[in-house]
Amino acid sequence: MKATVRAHPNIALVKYWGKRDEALILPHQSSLSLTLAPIHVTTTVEFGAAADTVELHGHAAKGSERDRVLRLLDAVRVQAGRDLGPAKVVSRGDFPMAAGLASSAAGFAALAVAGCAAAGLPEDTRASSILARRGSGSACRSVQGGFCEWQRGERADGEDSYAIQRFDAGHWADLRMVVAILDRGEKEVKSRDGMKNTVETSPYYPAWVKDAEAEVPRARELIAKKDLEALGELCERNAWRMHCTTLSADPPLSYLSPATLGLIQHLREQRKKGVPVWFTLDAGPNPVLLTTSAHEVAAEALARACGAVDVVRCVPGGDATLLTEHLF
Ligand SMILES: Nc1ncnc2c1ncn2[C@@H]1O[C@H](COP(=O)(O)OP(=O)(O)OP(=O)(O)O)[C@@H](O)[C@H]1O
Ligand SMILES: C[C@@](O)(CCOP(=O)(O)OP(=O)(O)O)CC(=O)O
Repeated sequence: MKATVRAHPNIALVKYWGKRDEALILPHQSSLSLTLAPIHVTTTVEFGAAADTVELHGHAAKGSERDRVLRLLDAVRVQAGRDLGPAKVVSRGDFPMAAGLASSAAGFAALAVAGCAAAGLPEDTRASSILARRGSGSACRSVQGGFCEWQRGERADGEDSYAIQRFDAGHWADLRMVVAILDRGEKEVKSRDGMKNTVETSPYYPAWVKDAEAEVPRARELIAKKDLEALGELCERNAWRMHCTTLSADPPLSYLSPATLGLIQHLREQRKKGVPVWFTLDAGPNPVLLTTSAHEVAAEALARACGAVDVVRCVPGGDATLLTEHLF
């Protein structure tokens, strides 16, 4: 009745941006990501506790934060088909939470896998990915490591909307993602709200959906060939196009800061000088640089020269895994 799981966050190379069903968290388009190690979240779930309690990163979760976690565990209870009693959840991450490093992706993936294990359900990556998706869309891509594709699916009940691993972490072991933290502050508009506004008001949104869907198989091919230059170009193009949809929403929304643009400009200059480095950018000001092990030091220096207050160097990460040591 108790299980502990470690999961890594992931960074989307082809982004998920916009839901066709908000309750079930079903996306308009497929997306593709890389799991990031060594940073991770560890979560312990125990059923049969005295009362439902949720502690996230050292604080008792309240309100919608608590509800999101308990709702996911309710779905586990339904799958288990028996009364598991109240749940105690404790979760901790080893990286800055408000830095746009997708703490929610690692958190809900760890919660889904730990919840299933604590309930005695058999290991099932597809079922765990669907559960994680219902906590936070991008979390469905953190159940497995390496390069994962979240297939949008067609069904209204979301049973065909989950992530599958295309390549494991060992496929491209010298790929590096360098997270440049330019601003540690909480963003004003959460991804969830930003994407809703975009879907509802951007005239460019239908073009985004069509384009992103077509980029997924192209990205897959480039990853298969380990063609960093072409993949880097694809990632930048996809990030710009996602940000175009927010800029064209009503009211317009910009996640970019002057420092973000400064870094991108500098990165282009470095590339002209022969440094193989590209960027991607989620819904926040902190770019993630894509390079190889031979150039990660140069990528970190580039980030620091552009005002990064922190830099996190990442390698391709593995699957969410069960641990034998618990957090409580
Ligand atoms: N370890 C965790 N376990 C469960 N839920 C978590 C955990 N960490 C964060 N969360 C939930 O995720 C929310 C933050 O998610 P949110 O999507 O806003 O930010 P993010 O993941 O850091 O960045 P992004 O917006 O790019 O996804 C928190 O308010 C909390 O509800
Ligand atoms: C820009 C993104 O990081 C958006 C992630 O959004 P979330 O998965 O955090 O949103 P919800 O499903 O509403 O919880 C792109 C991506 O990770 O694909």
